[in-house]
Amino acid sequence: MSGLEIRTRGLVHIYHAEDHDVAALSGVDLDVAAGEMVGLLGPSGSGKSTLMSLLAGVLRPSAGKVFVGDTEVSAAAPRRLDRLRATEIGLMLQGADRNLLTHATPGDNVRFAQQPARRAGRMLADPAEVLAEVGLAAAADRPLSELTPGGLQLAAVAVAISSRPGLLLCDEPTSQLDHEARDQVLAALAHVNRTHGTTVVLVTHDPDVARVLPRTVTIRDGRIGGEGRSGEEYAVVTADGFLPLPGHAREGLPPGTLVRVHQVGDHYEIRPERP
Ligand SMILES: Nc1ncnc2c1ncn2[C@@H]1O[C@H](COP(=O)(O)OP(=O)(O)OP(=O)(O)O)[C@@H](O)[C@H]1O
Repeated sequence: MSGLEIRTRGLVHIYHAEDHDVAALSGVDLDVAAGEMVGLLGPSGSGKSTLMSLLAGVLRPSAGKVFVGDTEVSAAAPRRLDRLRATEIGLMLQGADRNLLTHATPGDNVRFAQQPARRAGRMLADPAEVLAEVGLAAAADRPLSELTPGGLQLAAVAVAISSRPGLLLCDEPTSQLDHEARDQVLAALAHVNRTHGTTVVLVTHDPDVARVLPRTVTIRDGRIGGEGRSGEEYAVVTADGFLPLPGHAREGLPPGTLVRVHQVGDHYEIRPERP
């Protein structure tokens, strides 16, 4: 399967906690083209994991729509979602052990992960081949307890790509790894992206990881706060015409500041009205 595109429109998610509600996402419009590799950045609690869960169909949004390929994930019936996650969307949760059967070998983990896709009639690569793709061929039959933290994370990548999904979602795949292991995991994800055209979205807090990604999207307070392209930072106009100010402009333009927006030739100027 080649890559799947993502489209979200007006995505809102509210958690209903016991005594209060939390608005985790407040209107996210995100487009990711098939075959892109995108990093999701943002401070803790900004809504990154919530967005990943909505993309994977693990959560249903309070409002708005999520499309993955031709499927409206936000409206899909539970059986369709099960099938999507078995065959088309690979989800890697934060923490390698949450993705692995700890008493099975990497080979058995991949075999087990492939079962739902096989039952759905998919022709799949041999587990040894999947492990070789992430550089773990030699560890196929070793107990997981013998693997390094980086090796475990690579095994989790192998499990997530075991049915050759068109979309791979990874929540902090490189956190708590040393630089060498981090680079290996990143290289494995980039390899999958490049070789199979798999669309990859990964959450990261690591500026070194963000720097090497072709595109980053920063989530701030449940909204898209900006984008990075090859290290260059941009603000993004939302579908309803709002423009979140980048961090450096927020200091000089505090809430409530009146600004004039002037067109000057082919660009725009924002001029604050000084009292
Ligand atoms: N199950 C839940 N019930 C109530 N509130 C929640 C729940 N899960 C997340 N939240 C809240 O929603 C907001 C967004 O959380 P989310 O985990 O999506 O952020 P994040 O950017 O992934 O954070 P981190 O980088 O720390 O993982 C936070 O205010 C969080 O406290």
